[in-house]
Amino acid sequence: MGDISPPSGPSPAPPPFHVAIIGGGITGINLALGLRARAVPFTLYERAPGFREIGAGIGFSPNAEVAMNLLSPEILSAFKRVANPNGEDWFQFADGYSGGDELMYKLYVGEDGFQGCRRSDILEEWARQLPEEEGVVKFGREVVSVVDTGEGVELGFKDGGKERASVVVACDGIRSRVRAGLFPGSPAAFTGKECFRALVPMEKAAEAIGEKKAGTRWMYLGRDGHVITYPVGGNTLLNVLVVLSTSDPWPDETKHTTSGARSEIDNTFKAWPGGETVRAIAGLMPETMDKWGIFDMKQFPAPQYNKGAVCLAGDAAHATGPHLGAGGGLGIEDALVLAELMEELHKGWATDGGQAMVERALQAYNDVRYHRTQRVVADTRHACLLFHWQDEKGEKGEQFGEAITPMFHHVWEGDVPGMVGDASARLRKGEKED
Ligand SMILES: Cc1cc2nc3c(=O)[nH]c(=O)nc-3n(C[C@H](O)[C@H](O)[C@H](O)COP(=O)(O)OP(=O)(O)OC[C@H]3O[C@@H](n4cnc5c(N)ncnc54)[C@H](O)[C@@H]3O)c2cc1C
Repeated sequence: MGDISPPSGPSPAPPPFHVAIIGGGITGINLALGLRARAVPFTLYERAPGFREIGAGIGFSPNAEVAMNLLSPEILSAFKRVANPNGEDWFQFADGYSGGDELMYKLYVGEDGFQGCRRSDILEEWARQLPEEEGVVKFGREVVSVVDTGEGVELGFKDGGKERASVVVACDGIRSRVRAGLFPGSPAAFTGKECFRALVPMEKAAEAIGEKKAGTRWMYLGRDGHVITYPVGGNTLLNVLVVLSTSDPWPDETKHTTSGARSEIDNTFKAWPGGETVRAIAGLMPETMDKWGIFDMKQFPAPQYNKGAVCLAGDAAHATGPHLGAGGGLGIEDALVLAELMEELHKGWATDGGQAMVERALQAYNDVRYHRTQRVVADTRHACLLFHWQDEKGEKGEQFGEAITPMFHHVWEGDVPGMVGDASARLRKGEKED
């Protein structure tokens, strides 16, 4: 990797079997909890001084809940403790553009499905399950080099330190340094969409758009923009995400946020003839706020998620836009498959071929994850074209429903336990998908 250089000086002796996780976002922390539940030795290295998430909401889809439960029932119960029930078990899509907020389509999310929460709440719940005294999480440790020696992997840190592991899982996010080293031709690229996020006090939201709309999951569609809202924080807050299309290039590809203003949202929504509701929602947002560029890996996908004893997981592997609400859940699925494979490696470490088995395990991981996740990246891009009426089906209720339903269902109905069984069978047989 460009900035990843060979280590110098003596390295500490390798432990028998040890997993290094780089990054403590949703993916890394779920993998850590899954390994802990399986008594697999690991260390999670996070460059920040603590676990942190931005002040915004996130929704987890049914497949993510299945994966959480299989990783460890405690992961799911933590989510359920902070998840906010939707007023209705339907995802409602309205025409926010023409007037009357006419319901264009509604999609059943399953009983108590696709609930949202505050990101900071769920991260705190999960972090509590990794007590500091166990010493398995090391904060302030930024990985700058990853060298696969064939007998393990050596990690180099910004502070000059070195560590060894049998396998490295890079959960270092959309701007993954490890990915840049393994596959330099696969950066995340700007999608021509930008977004604004806010958590609005529920009282104000209900006053502006009515309790019925504020109390459950809605999306308002229209020309070159959409708005998604759902309640979080025990119905005390409305999570608002406004996504706009732009023809301008992103100002700085090395940063995914820049300063933004509500006037940018107003400029789009003032052209919506019946846009009272979206204008009312925008009016609840601060006058200045961060603007996020939406980047993904559709244009330059990683050719695979594994190389030797190193693999990518979560956004590092398959960064996707937010439009199907799937990225975090896919990272949790990755974590589940890896936790199960790592448990098998750990159990058979002394007898089953040691380091050579690591490569087979990561190949099995790649082979069961690649196609599913790449399809979500592509579908997510298409979904936003529908939401912004840049695909003509987007403005026609029935056609919109026919187009969008299979995209969500592909995410929600993935056979998570089947995928785990498949990965395990591949490890045992050493099979490679064609
Ligand atoms: C607007 C928006 C809305 C979204 N809504 C949803 C949703 O509703 N549902 C959903 O499932 N997904 C959603 N997503 C996607 C989801 O947020 C991401 O897929 C998910 O947060 C990625 O988690 P991650 O752990 O893979 O990466 P990250 O959260 O980026 O974590 C990476 C971690 O690695 C650390 N790190 C990076 N480099 C190093 C290094 N060299 N050494 C040590 N540590 C390092 C970072 O500090 C960070 O903590 C949304 C995304 C956006 C942008």
